[in-house]
Amino acid sequence: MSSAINIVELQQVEKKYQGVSALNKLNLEIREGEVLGLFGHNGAGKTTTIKLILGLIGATSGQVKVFGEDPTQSEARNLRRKLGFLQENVSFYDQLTGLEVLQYFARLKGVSKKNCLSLLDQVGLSQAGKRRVKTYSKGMRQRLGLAQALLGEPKLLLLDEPTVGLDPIATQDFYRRIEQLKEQGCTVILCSHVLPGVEKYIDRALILGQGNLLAEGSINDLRHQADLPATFHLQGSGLALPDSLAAKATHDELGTRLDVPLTEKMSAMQQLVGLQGLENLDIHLPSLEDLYTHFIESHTGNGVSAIQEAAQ
Ligand SMILES: Nc1ncnc2c1ncn2[C@@H]1O[C@H](COP(=O)(O)OP(=O)(O)OP(=O)(O)O)[C@@H](O)[C@H]1O
Repeated sequence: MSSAINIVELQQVEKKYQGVSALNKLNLEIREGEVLGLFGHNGAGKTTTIKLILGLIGATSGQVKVFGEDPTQSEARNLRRKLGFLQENVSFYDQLTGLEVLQYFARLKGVSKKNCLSLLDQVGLSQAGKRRVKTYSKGMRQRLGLAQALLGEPKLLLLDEPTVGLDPIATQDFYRRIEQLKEQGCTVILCSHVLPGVEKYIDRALILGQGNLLAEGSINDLRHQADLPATFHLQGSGLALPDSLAAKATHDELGTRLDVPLTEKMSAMQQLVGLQGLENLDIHLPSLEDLYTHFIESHTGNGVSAIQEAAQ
């Protein structure tokens, strides 16, 4: 972690819409240079959290501080210049060119227009900058959205479903850009339903369910909280497992499977690598998806349908 400064602080934050609770006593601290993944199924409270941080809505109770200030205050104008926001399903004025869209948003944000060309270049749109947005593909619009969010070199970037519509290469490019921004000290909040591939780019994940905090921590923290096993798959002929492991073994189409508590992973590995006849050994640690399913299931008892719902 580059610094201990808190860029965002939420204390006991509650948000109710016409009496319906969207967020329930959420505590959250985000440090400078941190990339936080905000996850949860539909209606979990992710957009509400983002809107509170942006100052677009006020909390029903509790305290929201962004760069140490209340983001809803009218004097928070300077604070807003430090923020970049890419909303879900971004849409622009179709008749304007990509460059004109960026210049328009630069004026709205009160920042210089001189970096618009370079921003288009950074998101791979330099060739298309003079074309009208109506000719852009979904992925190109999304990249234009990212360029818009990066206007004015924000210190805090909030991205709601940023990789929707991006192909795998563009998604990788996007995450590389996030890494660069992080290296420059930018703090990033990333909301996504697309969990595979995200985990190596986030420092910490926060999982919300029906407005409640279900889990929070680094992937390693979450692995220990969830206490899900490490899974070994072994292939080979005539494998004679030590007694301590044989009792845990099952057999499937991939060979012999062993589910081992994370705390016993290293000792199991040491015993397995020396096995006679071993041809292949794979290890699977609980992924972000596994952890997400676990925490949602623990909360609702119905994780699979919640995730299917989230994917829609
Ligand atoms: N303006 C509003 N008026 C009434 N209820 C609202 C309003 N905005 C959000 N809600 C409710 O608050 C809850 C949280 O919504 P929110 O949009 O924060 O969820 P989300 O996690 O972003 O969901 P999604 O993944 O579908 O975008 C939901 O029950 C939603 O219906």
